[in-house]
Amino acid sequence: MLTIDDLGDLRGKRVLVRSDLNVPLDGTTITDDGRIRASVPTIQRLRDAGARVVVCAHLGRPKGAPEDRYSLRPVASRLGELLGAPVAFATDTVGDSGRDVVAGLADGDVAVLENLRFNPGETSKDDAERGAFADQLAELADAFVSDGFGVVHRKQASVVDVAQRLPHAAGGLVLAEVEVLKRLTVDPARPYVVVLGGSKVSDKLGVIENLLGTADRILVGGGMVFTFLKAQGHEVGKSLLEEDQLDTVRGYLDSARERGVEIVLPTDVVAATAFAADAEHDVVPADAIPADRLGLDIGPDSGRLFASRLADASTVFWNGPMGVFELEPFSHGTRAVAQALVDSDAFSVVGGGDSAAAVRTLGFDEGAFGHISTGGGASLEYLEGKTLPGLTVLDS
Ligand SMILES: Nc1ncnc2c1ncn2[C@@H]1O[C@H](COP(=O)(O)OP(=O)(O)OP(=O)(O)O)[C@@H](O)[C@H]1O
Ligand SMILES: O=C(O)[C@H](O)COP(=O)(O)O
Repeated sequence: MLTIDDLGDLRGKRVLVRSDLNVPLDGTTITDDGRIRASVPTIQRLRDAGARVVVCAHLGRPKGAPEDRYSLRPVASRLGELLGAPVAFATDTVGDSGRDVVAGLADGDVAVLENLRFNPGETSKDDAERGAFADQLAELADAFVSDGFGVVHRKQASVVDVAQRLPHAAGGLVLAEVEVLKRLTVDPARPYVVVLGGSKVSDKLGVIENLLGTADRILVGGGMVFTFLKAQGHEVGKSLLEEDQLDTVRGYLDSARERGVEIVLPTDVVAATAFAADAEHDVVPADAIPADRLGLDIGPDSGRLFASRLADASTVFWNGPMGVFELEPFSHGTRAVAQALVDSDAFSVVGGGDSAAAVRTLGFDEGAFGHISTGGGASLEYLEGKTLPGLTVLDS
């Protein structure tokens, strides 16, 4: 992959940086700034080189139109604090504000553009529509640096199309993440255990098929559990469920049996009356979730089971919290898995915006893990051996 050094002298050049600043927010309060901190070294490096740095990023999944709750303004403020320098904020991406803000930058200055996904062209499946938006982005810069590892699996305008329009390079974060993940794909030390959870179930179920060829054991928690439980014939009440994936999941269970890969499911679940911290909740057997309840965490017995299945691991990859860790009553399963990783001698990689945030907000020391990746879906797809469009484009 081309690197920033390949871009030559950047003094006075406008450099568009695609970062992954998709951080968890509570209103306008950033609850974990890990992804912003991870983006700082590349931005600082470009400032030091005298570039005029134009940062673009997405937040959440708005549908191609502005929504206040997904504004990057609080993120731009936090970036300014971390850089110890003013950061200009454009209230649109490629409109008047974007153009004016970029035109006003001096060498070493930084601007953040408003959420890329407020523009339908960013995520469009239509090449021409995406290309037209990428043209507008490219007009704002002389070079492009791809540093948002968490989005390199997305074929989106700011990830792929803009790189085809400008001299481009991989940022330090992308290079570092790829280096670590390679360790998990090329002959990982065994037993190799994968822990999967979180809520982007349909995005992530597919990874299991490929992992059945590399992992020795897969522990399933979080919102992913219920599609498995239902596939085994159990009722899951009002829990998160991907009804159309039931046959696929049955196929995974059969294939795991044939290949000798152990799939570990929770034995108990914390089932609540509502998705709220003060909702009535009880620990119930995983095969007896009441019809009016939803499972929001793995139970204490499952926490112990998962810890025991992690104790002898030599390599662990973990993506997706075990429960709704943001709400204290449903944070214990995630805490149990994090503690098991801290206690084990395994080389552990934690991937995903929320998974990494969970580890930090639950008070664990980042240094106790082998690597905390900024990529969730991106890390998973890398491990699956898929071609990541945002990486491929940087090769040429
Ligand atoms: N049982 C559950 N029901 C509903 N939501 C759940 C459940 N368990 C976990 N979650 C939610 O999953 C979310 C995180 O899932 P997600 O798949 O986005 O993981 P991630 O680590 O952020 O990965 P990525 O970076 O790919 O987004 C958390 O906000 C958590 O509250
Ligand atoms: O949170 C993530 O994994 C990245 O920021 C990508 O977000 P997306 O899944 O909405 O594309």
